[in-house]
Amino acid sequence: MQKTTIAILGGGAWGLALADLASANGHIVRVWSRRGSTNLEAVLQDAQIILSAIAMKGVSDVVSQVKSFPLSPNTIFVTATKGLDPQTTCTPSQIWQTAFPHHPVVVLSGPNLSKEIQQSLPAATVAASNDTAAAELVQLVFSSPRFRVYTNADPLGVELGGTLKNIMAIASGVCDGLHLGTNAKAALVTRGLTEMVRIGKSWGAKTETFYGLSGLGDLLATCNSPLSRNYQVGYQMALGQTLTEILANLPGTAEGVNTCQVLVQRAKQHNIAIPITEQVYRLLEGEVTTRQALDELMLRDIKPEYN
Ligand SMILES: NC(=O)C1=CN([C@@H]2O[C@H](COP(=O)(O)OP(=O)(O)OC[C@H]3O[C@@H](n4cnc5c(N)ncnc54)[C@H](O)[C@@H]3O)[C@@H](O)[C@H]2O)C=CC1
Ligand SMILES: O=C(CO)COP(=O)(O)O
Repeated sequence: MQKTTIAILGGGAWGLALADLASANGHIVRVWSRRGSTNLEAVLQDAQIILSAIAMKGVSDVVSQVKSFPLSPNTIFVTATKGLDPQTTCTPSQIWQTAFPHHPVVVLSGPNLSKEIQQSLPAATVAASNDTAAAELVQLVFSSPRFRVYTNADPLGVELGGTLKNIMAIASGVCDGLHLGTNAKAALVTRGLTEMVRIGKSWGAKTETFYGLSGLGDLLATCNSPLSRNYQVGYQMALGQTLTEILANLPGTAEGVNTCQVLVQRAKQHNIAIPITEQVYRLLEGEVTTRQALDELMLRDIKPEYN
Protein backbone atom coordinates (compact mmCIF):
# COMPACT_ATOMS: atom_id res chain seq x y z
CA MET A 1 0.00 0.00 0.00
CA GLN A 2 0.92 3.69 -0.27
CA LYS A 3 3.05 5.20 2.47
CA THR A 4 0.93 6.96 5.09
CA THR A 5 2.18 9.71 7.40
CA ILE A 6 1.22 8.94 10.98
CA ALA A 7 1.55 11.14 14.07
CA ILE A 8 1.57 9.06 17.26
CA LEU A 9 0.73 11.02 20.39
CA GLY A 10 2.04 9.33 23.52
CA GLY A 11 5.46 7.74 23.81
CA GLY A 12 4.49 5.21 26.46
CA ALA A 13 4.51 1.42 26.11
CA TRP A 14 1.54 1.29 23.75
CA GLY A 15 2.36 4.34 21.64
CA LEU A 16 5.84 2.99 20.95
CA ALA A 17 4.60 -0.53 20.16
CA LEU A 18 2.10 0.90 17.64
CA ALA A 19 4.80 3.14 16.18
CA ASP A 20 6.96 0.04 15.58
CA LEU A 21 4.10 -1.82 13.89
CA ALA A 22 3.41 1.05 11.48
CA SER A 23 7.13 1.68 10.81
CA ALA A 24 7.68 -2.01 10.06
CA ASN A 25 4.99 -1.67 7.36
CA GLY A 26 6.97 1.15 5.74
CA HIS A 27 4.89 4.14 6.90
CA ILE A 28 6.29 7.49 7.95
CA VAL A 29 5.86 7.61 11.72
CA ARG A 30 6.49 10.54 14.05
CA VAL A 31 6.03 10.17 17.80
CA TRP A 32 5.19 13.04 20.14
CA SER A 33 5.49 12.71 23.88
CA ARG A 34 5.03 15.47 26.47
CA ARG A 35 8.47 14.75 27.89
CA GLY A 36 10.20 14.22 24.54
CA SER A 37 12.08 16.72 22.41
CA THR A 38 9.72 16.63 19.39
CA ASN A 39 7.49 19.61 18.72
CA LEU A 40 3.75 18.83 18.52
CA GLU A 41 3.08 21.14 15.58
CA ALA A 42 5.90 19.55 13.57
CA VAL A 43 4.68 16.04 14.40
CA LEU A 44 1.13 16.88 13.29
CA GLN A 45 2.16 18.55 10.04
CA ASP A 46 0.74 16.71 6.98
CA ALA A 47 -0.28 13.72 9.13
CA GLN A 48 -2.96 11.60 7.42
CA ILE A 49 -3.52 9.73 10.67
CA ILE A 50 -3.22 11.13 14.20
CA LEU A 51 -3.15 8.26 16.69
CA SER A 52 -3.53 8.94 20.40
CA ALA A 53 -2.05 6.46 22.88
CA ILE A 54 -2.19 8.98 25.72
CA ALA A 55 -3.20 7.83 29.20
CA MET A 56 -6.78 8.91 29.99
CA LYS A 57 -5.69 11.62 32.41
CA GLY A 58 -3.94 13.48 29.58
CA VAL A 59 -6.49 13.08 26.76
CA SER A 60 -8.52 16.31 27.19
CA ASP A 61 -5.37 18.38 27.53
CA VAL A 62 -3.77 16.87 24.42
CA VAL A 63 -7.04 17.29 22.45
CA SER A 64 -7.00 21.02 23.29
CA GLN A 65 -3.36 21.31 22.21
CA VAL A 66 -4.04 19.54 18.88
CA LYS A 67 -7.04 21.83 18.27
CA SER A 68 -4.78 24.86 18.23
CA PHE A 69 -2.96 23.69 15.06
CA PRO A 70 -4.21 23.62 11.46
CA LEU A 71 -5.01 20.12 10.14
CA SER A 72 -5.93 18.73 6.74
CA PRO A 73 -9.74 18.18 6.58
CA ASN A 74 -9.14 14.52 5.71
CA THR A 75 -7.02 13.67 8.74
CA ILE A 76 -8.23 10.52 10.52
CA PHE A 77 -8.04 10.33 14.32
CA VAL A 78 -7.34 6.99 15.95
CA THR A 79 -7.71 6.49 19.68
CA ALA A 80 -6.09 3.60 21.56
CA THR A 81 -6.74 4.86 25.12
CA LYS A 82 -8.74 2.53 27.38
CA GLY A 83 -10.33 4.81 29.97
CA LEU A 84 -13.25 7.14 30.80
CA ASP A 85 -13.25 10.86 31.53
CA PRO A 86 -13.89 11.34 35.27
CA GLN A 87 -15.82 14.61 34.81
CA THR A 88 -18.09 13.73 31.90
CA THR A 89 -17.88 9.89 31.82
CA CYS A 90 -17.18 10.31 28.07
CA THR A 91 -15.03 7.77 26.25
CA PRO A 92 -11.81 8.99 24.55
CA SER A 93 -13.35 8.65 21.07
CA GLN A 94 -16.30 10.79 22.14
CA ILE A 95 -13.85 13.46 23.34
CA TRP A 96 -11.92 13.40 20.03
CA GLN A 97 -15.14 13.37 17.97
CA THR A 98 -16.62 16.33 19.88
CA ALA A 99 -13.44 18.34 19.34
CA PHE A 100 -13.16 17.35 15.65
CA PRO A 101 -16.77 16.76 14.49
CA HIS A 102 -15.92 16.72 10.76
CA HIS A 103 -13.07 14.19 10.99
CA PRO A 104 -13.42 10.40 11.09
CA VAL A 105 -12.51 8.83 14.44
CA VAL A 106 -11.40 5.19 14.68
CA VAL A 107 -11.10 3.15 17.89
CA LEU A 108 -8.21 0.67 18.00
CA SER A 109 -8.64 -1.92 20.73
CA GLY A 110 -8.08 -5.61 21.36
CA PRO A 111 -6.08 -8.13 23.40
CA ASN A 112 -2.76 -6.36 22.89
CA LEU A 113 -0.32 -6.62 25.77
CA SER A 114 2.40 -4.27 24.52
CA LYS A 115 5.33 -6.37 25.81
CA GLU A 116 4.22 -9.31 23.62
CA ILE A 117 3.69 -7.06 20.60
CA GLN A 118 7.18 -5.62 21.10
CA GLN A 119 8.52 -9.20 21.02
CA SER A 120 6.81 -9.65 17.60
CA LEU A 121 4.51 -12.34 18.96
CA PRO A 122 1.31 -12.77 16.89
CA ALA A 123 -1.77 -10.80 17.93
CA ALA A 124 -5.10 -9.52 16.60
CA THR A 125 -7.02 -6.32 17.18
CA VAL A 126 -10.03 -4.29 16.02
CA ALA A 127 -10.25 -0.95 14.15
CA ALA A 128 -13.79 0.33 14.71
CA SER A 129 -15.52 3.38 13.26
CA ASN A 130 -18.78 4.73 11.90
CA ASP A 131 -16.66 5.64 8.88
CA THR A 132 -15.93 2.35 7.10
CA ALA A 133 -13.27 3.79 4.80
CA ALA A 134 -11.34 5.23 7.76
CA ALA A 135 -11.47 1.91 9.65
CA GLU A 136 -10.26 0.10 6.51
CA LEU A 137 -7.34 2.49 6.08
CA VAL A 138 -6.27 1.96 9.69
CA GLN A 139 -6.66 -1.81 9.16
CA LEU A 140 -4.32 -1.65 6.15
CA VAL A 141 -1.76 0.56 7.88
CA PHE A 142 -1.30 -1.76 10.87
CA SER A 143 -1.98 -5.24 9.42
CA SER A 144 0.98 -7.56 9.02
CA PRO A 145 1.75 -11.28 9.32
CA ARG A 146 2.19 -10.70 13.09
CA PHE A 147 -0.68 -8.26 13.69
CA ARG A 148 -4.12 -9.09 12.30
CA VAL A 149 -6.54 -6.16 12.28
CA TYR A 150 -10.31 -6.64 11.92
CA THR A 151 -12.74 -3.80 11.17
CA ASN A 152 -15.92 -3.25 13.16
CA ALA A 153 -18.81 -0.76 12.87
CA ASP A 154 -19.51 -0.45 16.62
CA PRO A 155 -16.78 1.91 17.88
CA LEU A 156 -18.50 2.49 21.22
CA GLY A 157 -18.77 -1.24 21.93
CA VAL A 158 -15.14 -1.85 20.94
CA GLU A 159 -13.96 1.04 23.10
CA LEU A 160 -16.04 0.02 26.13
CA GLY A 161 -14.85 -3.61 25.85
CA GLY A 162 -11.22 -2.50 26.25
CA THR A 163 -12.12 -0.07 29.01
CA LEU A 164 -14.45 -2.16 31.16
CA LYS A 165 -12.28 -5.26 31.09
CA ASN A 166 -9.62 -3.37 33.07
CA ILE A 167 -11.81 -3.65 36.17
CA MET A 168 -12.25 -7.38 35.63
CA ALA A 169 -8.46 -7.67 35.22
CA ILE A 170 -8.02 -6.08 38.67
CA ALA A 171 -10.57 -8.53 40.11
CA SER A 172 -8.81 -11.44 38.39
CA GLY A 173 -5.49 -10.40 39.88
CA VAL A 174 -7.15 -10.55 43.30
CA CYS A 175 -8.59 -13.98 42.47
CA ASP A 176 -5.13 -15.34 41.55
CA GLY A 177 -3.38 -13.56 44.42
CA LEU A 178 -5.77 -15.26 46.85
CA HIS A 179 -5.30 -18.64 45.07
CA LEU A 180 -9.04 -19.05 44.61
CA GLY A 181 -8.63 -21.61 41.82
CA THR A 182 -9.68 -22.11 38.21
CA ASN A 183 -13.42 -22.45 38.90
CA ALA A 184 -13.48 -19.12 40.68
CA LYS A 185 -11.60 -17.41 37.84
CA ALA A 186 -13.97 -18.86 35.24
CA ALA A 187 -16.98 -17.66 37.24
CA LEU A 188 -15.48 -14.21 37.73
CA VAL A 189 -14.56 -13.65 34.08
CA THR A 190 -17.91 -14.96 32.82
CA ARG A 191 -19.97 -12.88 35.25
CA GLY A 192 -17.61 -9.99 34.50
CA LEU A 193 -18.51 -10.27 30.83
CA THR A 194 -22.22 -10.25 31.73
CA GLU A 195 -21.63 -7.06 33.72
CA MET A 196 -19.73 -5.48 30.81
CA VAL A 197 -22.59 -6.31 28.41
CA ARG A 198 -25.13 -4.83 30.83
CA ILE A 199 -23.21 -1.57 31.12
CA GLY A 200 -22.39 -1.45 27.42
CA LYS A 201 -26.01 -2.01 26.32
CA SER A 202 -27.22 0.80 28.56
CA TRP A 203 -24.62 3.03 26.89
CA GLY A 204 -25.81 2.12 23.37
CA ALA A 205 -23.17 -0.46 22.42
CA LYS A 206 -24.05 -3.73 20.64
CA THR A 207 -24.10 -6.90 22.76
CA GLU A 208 -22.27 -9.02 20.18
CA THR A 209 -19.29 -6.65 20.17
CA PHE A 210 -18.47 -7.73 23.74
CA TYR A 211 -18.10 -11.34 22.57
CA GLY A 212 -15.38 -10.32 20.11
CA LEU A 213 -11.67 -9.52 20.39
CA SER A 214 -12.12 -6.16 22.12
CA GLY A 215 -14.38 -7.62 24.82
CA LEU A 216 -13.98 -11.32 25.57
CA GLY A 217 -10.60 -11.35 23.80
CA ASP A 218 -9.13 -8.60 25.95
CA LEU A 219 -10.70 -10.11 29.08
CA LEU A 220 -8.96 -13.44 28.39
CA ALA A 221 -5.63 -11.69 27.83
CA THR A 222 -5.58 -9.34 30.79
CA CYS A 223 -7.40 -11.52 33.33
CA ASN A 224 -4.75 -14.20 32.84
CA SER A 225 -1.50 -12.31 32.36
CA PRO A 226 0.89 -10.83 34.88
CA LEU A 227 1.90 -8.47 32.03
CA SER A 228 -1.36 -6.59 32.59
CA ARG A 229 -0.85 -3.65 34.93
CA ASN A 230 -4.49 -3.83 36.01
CA TYR A 231 -4.09 -7.51 36.88
CA GLN A 232 -0.95 -6.58 38.84
CA VAL A 233 -2.90 -4.03 40.90
CA GLY A 234 -5.36 -6.72 42.03
CA TYR A 235 -2.72 -9.39 42.51
CA GLN A 236 -0.57 -7.21 44.73
CA MET A 237 -3.57 -6.02 46.75
CA ALA A 238 -4.33 -9.66 47.47
CA LEU A 239 -0.78 -9.98 48.77
CA GLY A 240 -1.48 -7.18 51.23
CA GLN A 241 0.07 -4.13 49.56
CA THR A 242 -1.76 -0.81 49.60
CA LEU A 243 -2.93 0.82 46.39
CA THR A 244 -0.54 3.73 46.97
CA GLU A 245 2.43 1.36 47.28
CA ILE A 246 1.40 -0.57 44.18
CA LEU A 247 0.88 2.49 41.99
CA ALA A 248 4.20 3.97 43.12
CA ASN A 249 6.04 0.95 41.70
CA LEU A 250 3.82 0.06 38.73
CA PRO A 251 5.52 0.38 35.33
CA GLY A 252 2.99 2.50 33.39
CA THR A 253 -0.71 3.16 33.67
CA ALA A 254 -3.48 0.99 35.22
CA GLU A 255 -6.57 2.71 33.82
CA GLY A 256 -8.99 0.43 35.68
CA VAL A 257 -8.39 2.29 38.94
CA ASN A 258 -9.99 5.52 37.68
CA THR A 259 -12.47 3.78 35.40
CA CYS A 260 -13.92 2.02 38.42
CA GLN A 261 -14.83 5.30 40.07
CA VAL A 262 -16.43 6.69 36.89
CA LEU A 263 -18.49 3.54 36.40
CA VAL A 264 -19.82 3.48 39.94
CA GLN A 265 -21.00 7.06 39.45
CA ARG A 266 -22.59 6.27 36.07
CA ALA A 267 -24.22 3.03 37.25
CA LYS A 268 -25.87 4.93 40.12
CA GLN A 269 -27.25 7.56 37.74
CA HIS A 270 -28.62 4.91 35.37
CA ASN A 271 -29.62 2.31 37.96
CA ILE A 272 -27.42 -0.50 36.56
CA ALA A 273 -26.31 -3.45 38.70
CA ILE A 274 -22.49 -3.69 38.70
CA PRO A 275 -21.67 -5.95 41.67
CA ILE A 276 -18.11 -6.85 40.64
CA THR A 277 -17.16 -3.27 39.78
CA GLU A 278 -18.69 -2.10 43.05
CA GLN A 279 -16.54 -4.51 45.09
CA VAL A 280 -13.39 -3.58 43.14
CA TYR A 281 -14.22 0.08 43.81
CA ARG A 282 -14.69 -0.53 47.54
CA LEU A 283 -11.43 -2.48 47.64
CA LEU A 284 -9.51 0.31 45.90
CA GLU A 285 -11.07 2.84 48.27
CA GLY A 286 -9.91 0.78 51.26
CA GLU A 287 -13.49 0.12 52.40
CA VAL A 288 -13.15 -3.70 52.25
CA THR A 289 -10.35 -6.26 52.24
CA THR A 290 -9.93 -8.66 49.33
CA ARG A 291 -11.55 -11.47 51.40
CA GLN A 292 -14.49 -9.26 52.36
CA ALA A 293 -15.00 -8.30 48.70
CA LEU A 294 -15.06 -11.99 47.79
CA ASP A 295 -17.60 -12.77 50.53
CA GLU A 296 -19.82 -9.87 49.45
CA LEU A 297 -19.94 -11.28 45.93
CA MET A 298 -20.51 -14.90 46.96
CA LEU A 299 -23.24 -14.04 49.48
CA ARG A 300 -25.41 -11.89 47.20
CA ASP A 301 -29.04 -12.96 46.86
CA ILE A 302 -29.34 -16.03 44.64
CA LYS A 303 -30.96 -15.31 41.28
CA PRO A 304 -31.47 -16.62 37.72
CA GLU A 305 -28.34 -16.51 35.53
CA TYR A 306 -30.02 -14.11 33.07
CA ASN A 307 -32.52 -11.45 34.03
N1 LIG B 1 0.44 -1.07 27.32
C1 LIG B 1 -0.48 -1.82 26.76
O1 LIG B 1 -0.32 -3.04 26.68
C2 LIG B 1 -1.72 -1.21 26.20
C3 LIG B 1 -2.18 0.03 26.65
N2 LIG B 1 -3.35 0.54 26.14
C4 LIG B 1 -3.87 1.82 26.59
O2 LIG B 1 -3.05 2.86 26.04
C5 LIG B 1 -2.99 3.96 26.96
C6 LIG B 1 -1.53 4.25 27.26
O3 LIG B 1 -0.99 3.11 27.86
P1 LIG B 1 0.58 2.86 28.01
O4 LIG B 1 1.30 3.38 26.83
O5 LIG B 1 0.74 1.47 28.37
O6 LIG B 1 0.87 3.78 29.28
P2 LIG B 1 2.21 4.47 29.71
O7 LIG B 1 2.03 4.83 31.12
O8 LIG B 1 3.37 3.65 29.29
O9 LIG B 1 2.22 5.81 28.79
C7 LIG B 1 1.23 6.80 28.98
C8 LIG B 1 1.47 7.91 27.98
O10 LIG B 1 0.52 8.95 28.24
C9 LIG B 1 1.23 10.18 28.35
N3 LIG B 1 0.52 11.11 29.24
C10 LIG B 1 0.03 10.89 30.47
N4 LIG B 1 -0.52 12.01 30.95
C11 LIG B 1 -0.35 12.96 30.02
C12 LIG B 1 -0.67 14.35 29.94
N5 LIG B 1 -1.28 14.97 30.94
N6 LIG B 1 -0.36 15.00 28.80
C13 LIG B 1 0.27 14.38 27.79
N7 LIG B 1 0.60 13.08 27.81
C14 LIG B 1 0.30 12.40 28.90
C15 LIG B 1 2.58 9.81 28.94
O11 LIG B 1 3.52 10.82 28.74
C16 LIG B 1 2.87 8.54 28.15
O12 LIG B 1 3.37 8.87 26.85
C17 LIG B 1 -3.79 3.55 28.20
O13 LIG B 1 -5.08 4.09 28.11
C18 LIG B 1 -3.83 2.03 28.09
O14 LIG B 1 -4.98 1.48 28.72
C19 LIG B 1 -4.05 -0.12 25.19
C20 LIG B 1 -3.63 -1.33 24.71
C21 LIG B 1 -2.43 -1.96 25.18
O1 LIG C 1 -5.17 -3.35 27.54
C1 LIG C 1 -4.17 -4.02 27.59
C2 LIG C 1 -3.96 -5.20 26.76
O2 LIG C 1 -4.96 -5.37 25.83
C3 LIG C 1 -3.11 -3.68 28.57
O3 LIG C 1 -3.53 -4.04 29.81
P1 LIG C 1 -3.00 -3.26 31.10
O4 LIG C 1 -3.32 -1.81 30.85
O5 LIG C 1 -3.75 -3.87 32.23
O6 LIG C 1 -1.53 -3.51 31.17
